[in-house]
Amino acid sequence: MELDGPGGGTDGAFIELDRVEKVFDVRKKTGFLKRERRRVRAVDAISFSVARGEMVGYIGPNGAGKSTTIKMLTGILTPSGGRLRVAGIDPSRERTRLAQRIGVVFGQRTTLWWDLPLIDSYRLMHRMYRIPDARYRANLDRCVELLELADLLDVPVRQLSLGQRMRGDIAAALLHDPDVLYLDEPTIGLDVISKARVREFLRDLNAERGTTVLLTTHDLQDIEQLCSRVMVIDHGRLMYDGPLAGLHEAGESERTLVVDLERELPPIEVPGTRVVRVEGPRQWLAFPAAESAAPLVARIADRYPLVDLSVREPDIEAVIAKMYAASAAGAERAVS
Ligand SMILES: Nc1ncnc2c1ncn2[C@@H]1O[C@H](COP(=O)(O)OP(=O)(O)OP(=O)(O)O)[C@@H](O)[C@H]1O
Repeated sequence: MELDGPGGGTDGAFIELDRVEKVFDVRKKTGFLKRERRRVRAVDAISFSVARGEMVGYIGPNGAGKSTTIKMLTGILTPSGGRLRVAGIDPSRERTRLAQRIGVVFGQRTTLWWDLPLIDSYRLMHRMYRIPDARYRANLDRCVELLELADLLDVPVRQLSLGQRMRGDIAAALLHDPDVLYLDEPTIGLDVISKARVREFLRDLNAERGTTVLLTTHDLQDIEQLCSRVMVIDHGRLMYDGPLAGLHEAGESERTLVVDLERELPPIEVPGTRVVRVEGPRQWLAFPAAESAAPLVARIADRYPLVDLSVREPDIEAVIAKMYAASAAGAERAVS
C-alpha cells in the first residue's frame, strides 16, 4: 500500500477538519399551532487532523456531537461551515467516491441484511462496491479466518449473537479494503471474550494494513488498548486532544481495583490507594488512573490472602466531569 497515495493530505494528514460546524434547526411544538425554532450547534468549530495509519479515540458524553462528526466524515451530513477533507475528498460533495475509501461500523445498528445468511450480505456488497473478484476473495478469506466467521457464513444475521453480528459487520466494512475505518461503539454490549477478539483484530488490521481508525466508544478500555491518542468532545467543542494518560492527569481521575480476599478483613492498607467500599470479603480500592496497576497488584498479592482481582476503568462521563472541575478550580485559583 502506498503511503501518500492519491488524495492523501499534503502534510500527511488523512482526515482534516478546519473549524467545522454543524447547526441543526429544530422546530419544537410549544402549544396549539405554536412552534418554536431552536438552533442546535451540534458541532462547534472543530479542528483536528489525523495522519494516515493513526488510531484515534473520539469520545464524549451523550449528545456531545460524536455521531454528527462521523456523519459529516462519511458525507451523510453536510457541514454548516468550515472545511473538511478525508483522503483529499470533500465527503458531502463526492460521497460515492469517498465510499470506496472508507468503512463504517455502527455498534448499535447493522449494515447486514437481517434475513439473509451472512455470506449473501457479503455477495451483495461485492457487487455494490464493484470489488474486483480476486480482491473480494482475498479480503473475505482473511476476515473469515481472523474474525472466526467460517461456521457463521450460512447463518441468517438475525440468528447471530451480538458478538458474532459485530464481527460480521466489521468484515462487511472491510471487504472493499478501505483506507479509513470509522467505528461507532464497536464493543457495546459484548462480553469480555468478544471484546478482546474485536480489539485484537483491530490492532492487527492497523498494524498490518496501516488502516486509519477513528473510534467512538464509551469504554475507556477500548481506547487504552487501541489508541495512542484520544480526542474529547463536549457540547460540540473539542476539549482535549492527546494521550489517554494525559486525560486522566487533566481530570485527576481514578481507577478502581476490585479485590476479592479469602475472608472478610478490615480495610486493607496499600500505599497509593484508598479503600472506597467494603462488602464481605470484597474491597474496592481507588488509585490514580494515570498510574500502573501492576505494582499495586503485586503489593496486595504479597501481603493479603488474594483470591481474585480486577481493574475497573473510570467511566468517560466521570473523567470529563473531573476535567471540568479541575479546569474550573484552576481558573478560580488564577483569579484569586
Ligand atoms: N438530525 C438532527 N436534528 C436535530 N438535532 C440533532 C440531529 N442530530 C443530532 N442532533 C443534536 O445534536 C447534538 C449532538 O448529537 P450527536 O448524536 O452528534 O451526539 P453524540 O455525541 O453522538 O451522542 P451519543 O453518545 O448519545 O450518540 C444533540 O444535541 C442532538 O440532539
